[in-house]
Formats: sequence, C-alpha cells, structure tokens
Amino acid sequence: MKIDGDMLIGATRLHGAEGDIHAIDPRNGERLAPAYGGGGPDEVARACALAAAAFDAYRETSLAARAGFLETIAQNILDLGDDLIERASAETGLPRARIEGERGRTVGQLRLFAEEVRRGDWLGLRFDTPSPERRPAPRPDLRLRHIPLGPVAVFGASNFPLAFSAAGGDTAAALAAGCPVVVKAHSAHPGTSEMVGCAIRAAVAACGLPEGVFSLLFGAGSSMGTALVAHPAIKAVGFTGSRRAGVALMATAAARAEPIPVYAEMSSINPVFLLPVALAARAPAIAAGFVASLVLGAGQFCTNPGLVLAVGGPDLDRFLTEAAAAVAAAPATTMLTPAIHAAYDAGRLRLGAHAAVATLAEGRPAQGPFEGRPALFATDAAQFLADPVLQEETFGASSLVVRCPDVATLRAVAERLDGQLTATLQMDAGDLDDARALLPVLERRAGRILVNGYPTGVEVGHAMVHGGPFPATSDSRTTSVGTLAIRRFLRPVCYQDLPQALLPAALRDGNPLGLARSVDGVPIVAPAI
Ligand SMILES: NC(=O)c1ccc[n+]([C@@H]2O[C@H](COP(=O)([O-])OP(=O)(O)OC[C@H]3O[C@@H](n4cnc5c(N)ncnc54)[C@H](O)[C@@H]3O)[C@@H](O)[C@H]2O)c1
Ligand SMILES: O=CCCC(=O)C(=O)O
Repeated sequence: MKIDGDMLIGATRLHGAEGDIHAIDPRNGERLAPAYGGGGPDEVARACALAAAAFDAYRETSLAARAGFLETIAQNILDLGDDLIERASAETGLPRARIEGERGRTVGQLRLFAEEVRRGDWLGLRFDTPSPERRPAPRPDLRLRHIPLGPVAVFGASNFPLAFSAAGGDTAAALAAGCPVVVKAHSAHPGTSEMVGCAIRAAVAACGLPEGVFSLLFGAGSSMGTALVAHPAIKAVGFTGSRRAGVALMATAAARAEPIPVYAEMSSINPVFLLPVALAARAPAIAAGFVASLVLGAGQFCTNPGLVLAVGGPDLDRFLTEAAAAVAAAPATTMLTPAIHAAYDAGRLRLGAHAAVATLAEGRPAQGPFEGRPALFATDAAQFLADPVLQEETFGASSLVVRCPDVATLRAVAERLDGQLTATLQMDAGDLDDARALLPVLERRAGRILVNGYPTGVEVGHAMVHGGPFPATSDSRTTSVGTLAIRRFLRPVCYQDLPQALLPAALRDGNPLGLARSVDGVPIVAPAI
C-alpha cells in the first residue's frame, strides 16, 4: 500500500504544515520516507468538529451495524497484508513474528468487541416498574440505559504499534461504545498508523457511517496532544505511554471548563514475589521463566517484571546465580526509538551507579546503534524503602531484586509499593499461608494478580484487568484491555415516565431488541431470538 504522509481528517487527506515527522528504522538509524506533516490547532478543530457532528448518528447505529463495522475494520487490517507487517517492523525494530502476533491480537480484539456489542449486556438496562397506587407518593416508571460519552481522543503507544495504536484496544472499546475517535498517532510509527487509519476509514465508508467517526492526526511533542485533550468536543481520553505525559494530559483535562475523564496507562514495575517453598523447590526454573519475561520485546512492555522480592538465603542465591547467567547470555536488542533507547541506557547506568545497588549481570554488548542491554540489579529491603527512585520504572529489560530478611518484611515492602498493573506470586502449596497474608496487600496495590506465571503477555478477554492504582493508571476502576474497557466510555441515563414512542428501542415494552435487562433488581437473561 502506498503511504503519503497525510493526516486523515474524516474523509479528507491533509498534509500538515507544522513541521515534518520522519519514522526512523531503529535497526540502522535510517530515516524512512515519506515525511509526515504535523498538524496544528486547525486540524485538531476540524477533526473534533467532524467527530461531534458524527456522534448522534453513530451512537444510534444498531448493535448489528456497529458490530459489522468493527468486523470490517478487522478484515481491512488483514487485507493490508505483508505491507503492514514490513512497515511496522521497519518503524519499530520489532521482529516480523512479533508484529504478526500483534496483528492477530488487534484483529481478535476488534472481533471480540463486535461480539460484545451484539450481545448488548454493556447497555446495562434496568427497569423499576411503576406503582401509581403507592402512598404517600406513587412510584414513577424508571428505565436506565448506558449511552456513549462522546468523541474520544486516543493516543497511539510507541510499544504496541498495532494493539495499542490507531485500531488498538482504546479505539476498539470507544467505537464499540458508540464514540467517534480522533487518534493522535505516535510519531515513532506514522506509516503503520496511516495504513491502519486507511483501513478504518475504508470501513467507515463501506458501512455508510458519517466521516467524522474516525480521524487520524500527526504531531510531534506535546502541543497536538494538549490541543486535542483541551478541545471541548472531546469527552474522554485513552492513553498509553510515559507517566510524565499521562500526568500532563490529566492536568489538561482537569483544567478544562468541562473536565473529562482520562484513562492513562502509565508506569508499573510489576513486582514478582518469590515465596520460600517455591524458591527452595525450583529456583532454576523460576529464574529461566523470569528472564524470558524480562527480555521479551527488549523489555518494552508495561507488564515487564522490573522488581523481584524474596527472602535472602541460599535459595535466593541459587535463583540469582541462574538469573544472572541467563541475563549475561542475553543479547542486546534493538529498542523502539533512539529516545527510548537513550532513556533506557540512562536509567540502567543510573541504577548501576546507585550506592545501594549492586549490578548482578549485564547482557551482551550492543552491536547496533539503538540496542539495549538487559540488566539485573540487587539491593536490600531497607535501602529500597529508603529511596523512592528505586521504585521508578526503567522502561526496558532491567530488573531490581530486593533481598528481604524475612517474609514479614516482604509484606511490609509490598505495602509501600506504588500502584501496579500486575503482582506475581511464585508459590507452592507450602507457601499458601504466606500467600494468603500477602493477597489483601496485593489487591490494594495491583489490577491483576498472577500465580506461577509471568506478567508479560496480556490475554484479551472478558475477565482481564489491565489497570491498577496510580501511577499504573490514572483511574484504577477500569481496564484498557478486554471487553470491560467499553465501560470507560459510557454513562448511565435514566428515563422517567417517558411514553413508549419516545423511549429508545432498547427500553421499550416487549423487549423488541431481545436484550438482557434487570427488572426491579432481578436479572432477566436475554431471550433467544
Ligand atoms: N509503561 C508503558 O507502557 C510505556 C509505554 C511506552 C513508553 N513508556 C515510557 O515513555 C517514555 C517515552 O516514550 P513514548 O514516546 O512512547 O511516550 P510518551 O509518553 O513520551 O508519548 C506518548 C504520546 O504522548 C504525547 N505527549 C508526550 N508528552 C506530552 C505532553 N506533555 N502533553 C501532551 N502529549 C504529550 C507524545 O507526542 C506521544 O504521542 C519511554 O522511555 C518509557 O519510559 C512507557
Ligand atoms: O505495554 C503494555 C501492554 C503490555 C501487554 O499488553 C502485554 O504484556 O501483552
């Protein structure tokens, strides 16, 4: 597919005039054509106005039509074929197999949301039957459904050019909810974003939807993102990236005349707790699994296991010997962008130079310009608790092991951790009491708790939570992966004593759409139709 370097503003292509953006192939540092023209406030305003104009028509599309739209996007992405795989690989340095896997996840995610839309449970229909005879006051007829919030701004993430970008989880969830989407593409992969944007735009046209249902903007730095979040037509934000940018967007959203929710997924170091019985029984196997998760994708996963906690002693020493050997044998791997590589190297060197931190191992030296060396560090619980810097995310394949004198200290350290996306327990049956004592702490600290697995590789499903308390996310009540993500873009509306002719179809008598509902608090499953 030919790419032109244009923004997609509804059905119009437009080359921005606010400076050129070039993707860089991080495997060799070469600039990739074409140049992308960055947009400014006029393009933001145009995309937002189109999105606002599309909202009422799009939000009342039938569930079948909306599901069909999501499925058309999925098929159009697949139809991009090898061009998409090659461009995404060149723009990110991620290997072909990874990009193919991510495409499968992206398409599967859109299809899962299509099923979810058709099922309609997310409308959350509730009925309170009227009681005109009730005294002293009659009870009114109350009917509730959820409606979409309005146009959503989505920020593409550098580390998942497909699954968290133009047609990623935030876009899929917002479109499923009935919200038009304005994407601010990540400047690291503009060509991938243009290709996927074209696939979405073609689906908008093929499904006869208003053009403003989807737009794609380019812009380096912070001004485009700030203008987008500040625009009055935007009613919610989906973001994955750095804590600094996420917090800046939260501030922009909160300072608006009409503040809006920001769903930002930011930083997490994903603690892994090695409980004593498991460590004694299988230190080498745990070390192998841990290092495989640590180095996956050059460590550029928000689920990367950046912190390990265990009780010191010979079993931990065995784990450290094995893990250090595996890290030392691991190659340096190309990182996503020169800036992300520079930030990783600076973080790794800062940790290595920290007076309270020992370097246990570094991976093989870099061969290419932007390769990051994996690294394993160690400290003890007292030092870890004394310096909050040691809790900061080093985005890449770096992890810090914290030696604790006993299990009580392990729990005390867990209590002091920042909010996390995940917390992992390596445990055997003999660790059950310790695990039980840790669980309430982990529930308060993390969005997902795993046993005997590793946190990288998020399953896209109905029960997934990819979220957690700040700074993992800006709003711990939800998730950015899985079908529950649709709730971020909905709000309830109650209809009191409306005549049948005025009610939305989902709320009319006789259940014409055949949807699940609750009546006077009692759930009624959807009839088979
Ligand atoms: N935890 C994660 O999942 C994750 C993912 C990617 C990056 N990161 C971290 O972010 C660092 C930078 O990488 P990145 O470029 O992908 O992320 P970033 O947060 O710097 O940028 C993400 C997006 O936000 C925009 N942006 C940046 N600052 C902004 C601001 N102040 N106001 C408005 N918009 C702003 C950027 O233009 C980009 O589109 C990495 O080194 C890493 O530390 C974390
Ligand atoms: O980088 C953030 C998402 C991580 C993820 O989706 C995964 O681990 O699969």
